[in-house]
Amino acid sequence: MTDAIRPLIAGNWKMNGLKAQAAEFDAMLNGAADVAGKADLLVCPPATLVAAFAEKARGKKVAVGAQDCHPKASGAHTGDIAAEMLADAGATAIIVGHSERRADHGEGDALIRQKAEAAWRAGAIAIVCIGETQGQRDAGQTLDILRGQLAGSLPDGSTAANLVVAYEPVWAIGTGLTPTAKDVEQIHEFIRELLTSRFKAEGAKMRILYGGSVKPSNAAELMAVRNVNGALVGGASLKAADFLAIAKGCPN
Ligand SMILES: O=C[C@H](O)COP(=O)(O)O
Repeated sequence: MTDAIRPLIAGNWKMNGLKAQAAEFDAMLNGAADVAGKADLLVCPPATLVAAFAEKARGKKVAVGAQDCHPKASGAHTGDIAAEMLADAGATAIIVGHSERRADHGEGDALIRQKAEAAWRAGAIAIVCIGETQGQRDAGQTLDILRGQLAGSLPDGSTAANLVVAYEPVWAIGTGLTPTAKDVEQIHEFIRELLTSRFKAEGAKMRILYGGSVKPSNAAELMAVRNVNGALVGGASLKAADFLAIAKGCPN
C-alpha cells in the first residue's frame, strides 16, 4: 500500500549557506518536534556545513544530508568529495543526479548510478533526481525521458530503505511554476509502475518525492496527491518557517 509511506520533506540548500545561516537551521531543529508526526525531515546544506549541522542535529528530529558525491571512495580527484567523507561528516543521505548537476556538469545516467552506489557504499541513502526539461515536455517526451532516467540512474538492488526518487520537472525548479495536481498524479503513478515492475515489493514502498517550486501555499495540495511521498524543496528550505510549514502541509 503506497498510501502508508511516511513522507519525507528534504531541503536542498544548493550553493547557499554560510556559517551565519546556522541560526535558520537551529530554528528548524527547534520546530521539528511539532511536525514530526507528519513527515521525516532532512536538510542538505552545502558540504562545508554538513559536519556542523550534523553535530547540532544529533538526537534531534532532522537528518542531515549532502547534495552530491564522487563515485570513488578516495583518490586523486581534486575538489571532489567522496560519499565516505560526507558520511564521516554526518550525512545520512546524498542527493545524486540533480538536474543542476546534469546541466552544469554534464552528468549522465551511468555516472549518477555510480554515485547512488557510492552513497550506499558509505551507508547513506541515495536520493536520485529525475525530470524533464521544458523543451522535452513541449515535445511530448516527458514519459520517455523519465523512463530512460529511471532505467539508467537507479542501480540494481534499490530498496525502499536505500533509495528515494525525486521527480523534479526542470521547468518548475525555481520558477514559481508547478505542474497541476492532476499532472503530478499521472507522472508519479507512471514512476510507481516502473519502480514496482523493476523492484517489485520494494518499488511499491519507495518514496517518490515531488520537487519544483514547492512552498507553504501549495504544499498541502501537492502532498495530498497519490504516490507523492514528500518533497525535495529548494528555495523554500532556506527559511525555517517555510520549510516547517511545508512539512505541516503533509496529510495526516
Ligand atoms: O532540489 C530542489 C529543487 O531543485 C527545487 O528547487 P525550488 O524549490 O527552489 O524550485
